[in-house]
Amino acid sequence: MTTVLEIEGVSKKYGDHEVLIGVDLVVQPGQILGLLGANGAGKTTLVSIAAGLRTADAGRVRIAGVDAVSNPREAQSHMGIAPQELGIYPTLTVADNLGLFARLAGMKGPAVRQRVEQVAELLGLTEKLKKQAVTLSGGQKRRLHTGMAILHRPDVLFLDEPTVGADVQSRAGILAVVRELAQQGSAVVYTTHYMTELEQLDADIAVLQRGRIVASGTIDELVARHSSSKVVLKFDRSAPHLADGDWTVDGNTLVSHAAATDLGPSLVGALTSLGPAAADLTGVELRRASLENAFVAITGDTIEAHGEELKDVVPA
Ligand SMILES: Nc1ncnc2c1ncn2[C@@H]1O[C@H](COP(=O)(O)OP(=O)(O)OP(=O)(O)O)[C@@H](O)[C@H]1O
Repeated sequence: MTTVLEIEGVSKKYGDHEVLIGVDLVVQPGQILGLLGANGAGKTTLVSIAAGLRTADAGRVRIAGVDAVSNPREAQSHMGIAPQELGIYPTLTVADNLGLFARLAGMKGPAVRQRVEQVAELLGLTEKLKKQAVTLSGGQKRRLHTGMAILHRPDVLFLDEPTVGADVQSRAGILAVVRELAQQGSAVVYTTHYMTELEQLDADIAVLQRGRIVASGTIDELVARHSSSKVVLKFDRSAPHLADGDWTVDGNTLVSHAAATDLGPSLVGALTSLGPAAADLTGVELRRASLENAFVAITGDTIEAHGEELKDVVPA
């Protein structure tokens, strides 16, 4: 399969702050890539560079085989972007906002109206086509903003936190549009803090941390590598040793790893073995393996490292 977005060795500094350090990413047609990272990890900077809105200090971006640095106009004709900040014209109608972007993308004649109506339908904005954009709710504006990026069915679509402030209906509309576009062959780069959205989109994942991609793969791969299901029992004193099952004692806590489907039986087994000692329990947790837990495990290493660094500077 041909690669439609290639990011190679992209680096970016703001002053002395190295935000991106030699980032490589490839995205194929039809692939949805979820870009995850904590606040300030550099997601927007990376997306903005890939979309030609900011310049990199080093590295290369190719969109549909076109070098985005030496040939930005042609590269941009193959992409659509919905940045984090809303970019709609408040005094124009919804139809005119969409029509303007369709024409900017090179569409002409009756095809413009047809596509405007189609996108409005997809995003549940048909009733609003004749209304000024300023009169829309926050979620409807977010839908319109997304619609403006997808009108020309770009080969590569960048969506930077597209569902922030969107209600359930708006969110579902945006996810449906992303899925439809990917099914038709567009490559989508999707940044979000909502991991359930990435699960719903069955996205592939890249985790950005401290300027580097620190983990990537399918959701199943990341979950299998970095997250496990477990039962955690907390006591108000040292945890007892259990004769049955594979339990690990860690201070006041007992932990047992189990398949996600076995968490319930594992807990029941533990409570039976504990007998009267169950009265000393202060907490019971069933942690299911998930993308969210995998993300915490991947990025949590660094939180500990920060802790160690901090210890060095705290006076004794
Ligand atoms: N124009 C700029 N000038 C200076 N520093 C900037 C600029 N833009 C971003 N930064 C800094 O670069 C880092 C990465 O910012 P960026 O917006 O790319 O992160 P992000 O992962 O998108 O964050 P969020 O999840 O909060 O949207 C942050 O520390 C931010 O403060």
